[in-house]
Amino acid sequence: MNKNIIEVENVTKQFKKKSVLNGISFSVQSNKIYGFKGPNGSGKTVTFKTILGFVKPSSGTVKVNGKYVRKDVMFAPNTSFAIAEYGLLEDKTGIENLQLLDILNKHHKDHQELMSLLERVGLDPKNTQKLKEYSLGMKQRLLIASALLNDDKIVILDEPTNALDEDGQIFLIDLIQDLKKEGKTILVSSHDKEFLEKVADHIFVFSNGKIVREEDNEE
Ligand SMILES: Nc1ncnc2c1ncn2[C@@H]1O[C@H](COP(=O)(O)OP(=O)(O)OP(=O)(O)O)[C@@H](O)[C@H]1O
Repeated sequence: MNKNIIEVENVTKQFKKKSVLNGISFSVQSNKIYGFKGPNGSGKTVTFKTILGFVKPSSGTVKVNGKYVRKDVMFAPNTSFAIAEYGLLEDKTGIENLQLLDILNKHHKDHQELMSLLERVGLDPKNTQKLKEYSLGMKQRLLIASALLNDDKIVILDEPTNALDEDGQIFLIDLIQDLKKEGKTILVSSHDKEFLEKVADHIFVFSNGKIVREEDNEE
């Protein structure tokens, strides 16, 4: 039986006097893929940051894995994310970035596990290039790898299709579907309607800080 792993109720957010979330409510069942669609500035990223606990809602509540974020816990438990602005270190290689994150997360994975993670996202684990020499698509893949480091139950991917070519998109669809098979719950935003329709079980459509429509995509 699926149960709600995330519950967002009546969330609003104002930055200074500007309203960016205008009463967002939705729930997420475990082990499904949720797409977040909508134009630039419609509130998808702020919604993700609110779920994670990085942004405090002006009103409303967010519950993740049974805990109220910003009340019971500061940050969403058992939840990983790839959001470009919480980026990686430009003057380190791919493997060095993962090693650093692993140390910060106190997991201390062995070298082989980190190398396998790079392979999983289609990067050469032996590449000695620093991030500043990476293409945007390579950076995107590394960012996605960073979200898989902790093996958390919930994975939030903000615009992961950005900078990915066609092969990259196919890889991403396969990867997200594999994550679902591993029992994870995935929240993914994209401008790319076709991509979301291919990958998501359920789509939330954002406009002006509101969810204006939901699309059920399950067969
Ligand atoms: N820290 C902040 N301070 C002020 N305004 C902000 C802040 N963060 C986001 N906003 C504003 O909130 C609105 C929603 O932004 P958000 O990043 O959630 O959009 P989005 O739907 O993810 O769009 P995009 O596809 O461009 O990423 C925008 O108008 C943005 O300028």
